[in-house]
Amino acid sequence: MLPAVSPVVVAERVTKWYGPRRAVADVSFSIAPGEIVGLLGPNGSGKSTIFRMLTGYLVPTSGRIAVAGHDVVEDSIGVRRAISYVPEDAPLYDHMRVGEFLHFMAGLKGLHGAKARAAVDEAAERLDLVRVMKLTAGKLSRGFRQRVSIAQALLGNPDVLVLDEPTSGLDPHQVIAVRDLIQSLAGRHTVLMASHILPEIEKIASRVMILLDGVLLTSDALKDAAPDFRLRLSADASLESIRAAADAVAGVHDIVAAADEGGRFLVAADRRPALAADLLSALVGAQIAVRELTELRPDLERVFLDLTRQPEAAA
Ligand SMILES: Nc1ncnc2c1ncn2[C@@H]1O[C@H](COP(=O)(O)OP(=O)(O)OP(=O)(O)O)[C@@H](O)[C@H]1O
Repeated sequence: MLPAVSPVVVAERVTKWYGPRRAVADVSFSIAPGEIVGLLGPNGSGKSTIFRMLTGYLVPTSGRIAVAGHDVVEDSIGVRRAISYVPEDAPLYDHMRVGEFLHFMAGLKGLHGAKARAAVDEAAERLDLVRVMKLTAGKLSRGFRQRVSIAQALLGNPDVLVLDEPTSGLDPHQVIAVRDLIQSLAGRHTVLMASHILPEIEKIASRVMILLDGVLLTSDALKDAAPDFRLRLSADASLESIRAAADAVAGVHDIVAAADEGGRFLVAADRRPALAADLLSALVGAQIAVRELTELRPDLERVFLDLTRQPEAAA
């Protein structure tokens, strides 16, 4: 489905051949501003190739890609201003101090003097790097290297950030920190991130695309998993009174009592951003004490396995 607002990334029927090897086959998708989109696929499925084409480092064999309205082939300078790439291994100059490195990268992005200082200070603040600015990059932990790599990508305030396996090689604490960080970027930036780890991408992305052997099997696996939006509701009230209160909320399809225990219900509804808030205010308006109202994540694993087991049926 195409997003309602003007997309910031558009790929139309993109194919890439490396000599006789086809790495990406007829891939089309679009991404709306502020989305966090996950690109999930096993090793060798073509994720990095798509990223290199989006960022203007590789030219598609056929098809068209535009980022923030700039065509990747005709206006690669415009594209490079609008998009930043954080490769998997967070390459840094190990002998450089973090502050020095960020200033160096700001210069490469055309930022100088006061503008460069302001951009570096803001990125250091946002990525919590102020206390390591004087350390050389070689002394940093894997988690801090990843932060520095994301900080350099934020210099110049790009519309789109592309992150290749951003949590690979991190310990569990660092994974959580980087995950929170990526979620905090949503809204101000559009994020496209690759992973071959399903539970990881599921926790971060608001939309998941699945790639296998260069073929895009779905551009919204979460929606395929559950056409409806499902919420879990805990409240001190009867099913009848909850149904009566929710009657006035547009998009609520059904409410059933959960089998396990009293006071817990499942709500099926349209996937509408304000739905939970509307439902909550209707319940509160009806004097119903709500203990919990949370979105249930659909079973992405099942969709992934179905699609990747039968690519010819789904492609
Ligand atoms: N420069 C290249 N020359 C020839 N073949 C390549 C080149 N780069 C990638 N490939 C091949 O293209 C296919 C897609 O590779 P790509 O690196 O895009 O996949 P990926 O999903 O990013 O994998 P990974 O998760 O391992 O990084 C693979 O079969 C790979 O071997």
